Formats: sequence, structure tokens, C-alpha cells
Amino acid sequence: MNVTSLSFPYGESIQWFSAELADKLPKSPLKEWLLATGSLTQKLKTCCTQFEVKVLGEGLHAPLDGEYPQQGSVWIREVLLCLDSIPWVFARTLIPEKLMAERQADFLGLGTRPLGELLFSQDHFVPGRIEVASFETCSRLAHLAESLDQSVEHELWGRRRYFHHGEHEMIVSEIFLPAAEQAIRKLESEL
Ligand SMILES: C=C(O[C@@H]1C=C(C(=O)O)C=C[C@H]1O)C(=O)O
Repeated sequence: MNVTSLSFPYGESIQWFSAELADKLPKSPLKEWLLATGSLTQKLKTCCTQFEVKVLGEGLHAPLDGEYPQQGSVWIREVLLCLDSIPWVFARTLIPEKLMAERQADFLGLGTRPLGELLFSQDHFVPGRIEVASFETCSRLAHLAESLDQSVEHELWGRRRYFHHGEHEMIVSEIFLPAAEQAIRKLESEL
């Protein structure tokens, strides 16, 4: 996997839907993974022997159109969450500048440690609403999956979670790559 061939920031504009209002969700068990409220990292670690965060990039950038209204620039962190060296999730996190200023050491000090270790280890970060979206086979994220040697046979599914910290709100989006969807289905069939 040639991670360096991916261009940061990789995210793309997409229409997110409130999980409650979405009239179309994937079938189980992926649906349950999309709507799960705890740490995704913790959940993924139970599915592998070696968990790794590959950081694709971090930096201050303008959010995509409509992604984070009224924010000129945000701290963007994009990673691949890899299980036994296979990328399962592409994650894109948006942190408003004021929150970044307040918790700079925490966020800058993350490196290849999963963000979830920060968000779920302290009670300063309060998980909020979840939105979902599907990404067509022709989307930039589908191309990202293809560049990771994962063929995209149908739409990809992702979710976006809001975490509150005081009056600030950060956004964590996670797109499940084909390898994850296949493995999750296999895990379910073995139950
Ligand atoms: C928010 C979590 O952290 C995970 C790790 C991320 C990172 O290291 O950038 C980003 C999104 C999450 O999938 C979690 O574990 O639930």
C-alpha cells in the first residue's frame, strides 16, 4: 500500500443525513457499526492483533463547502485505521481553531495514537449526534479505496459524529472501506 500516493486533504463534499431521518441505511451488521456510539478504535481493536493509525496528513485548511459553516479554517486530521496492515477506515476530523488553541498539546501530540484515546478517556469531550452518508463508486473516496488495492463494488458508507468540548464542536467522519465491510459481514456470519 503506497500511502504517500494519497493527496492530503482527501475529504470530499458529501450530503450527510441525520441517522434518525435517513430513509436509507445499509443492512445489518454495517448499520450497527455506523450507529455505534462508543470508541470505534476500541471496537476495531477486538477484530485484529495489530491496530495501526496511518496519518495521511494534518494541518490548518478551509473546510469543504458546507462541511463546517462559519469556520474560515479548521485543523484537519486524516488517517487510515489499519487492522493487521489492512486499511479498514478512512477518518477525517475537523477541529475549530479555538478548540485547537485550547487543546493544542493534546491534538498535536497525538501522532499515530488514535484520537479516540483522547476523546473517550476524558469527560471533557461529549459525543453528540451521528449523521450518515453513502459514497458512490465514482467518488474520490472510492478512488482512495481503489488506490489501497480494495475494489469498490457498491457504494461506501460513512458516518459523521459531533463531539462537544465546552462551547466548541469538533466533527469526526469515518468511512468504512470495502475490506471493513467484508470483514464485518464475515464476523457476523461466524456468530
Ligand atoms: C473517534 C475515535 O478515534 C478514531 C481515531 C481517529 C484518529 O486517530 O484520527 C479518527 C477517528 C476515529 O475512528 C474513536 O476511536 O471512536
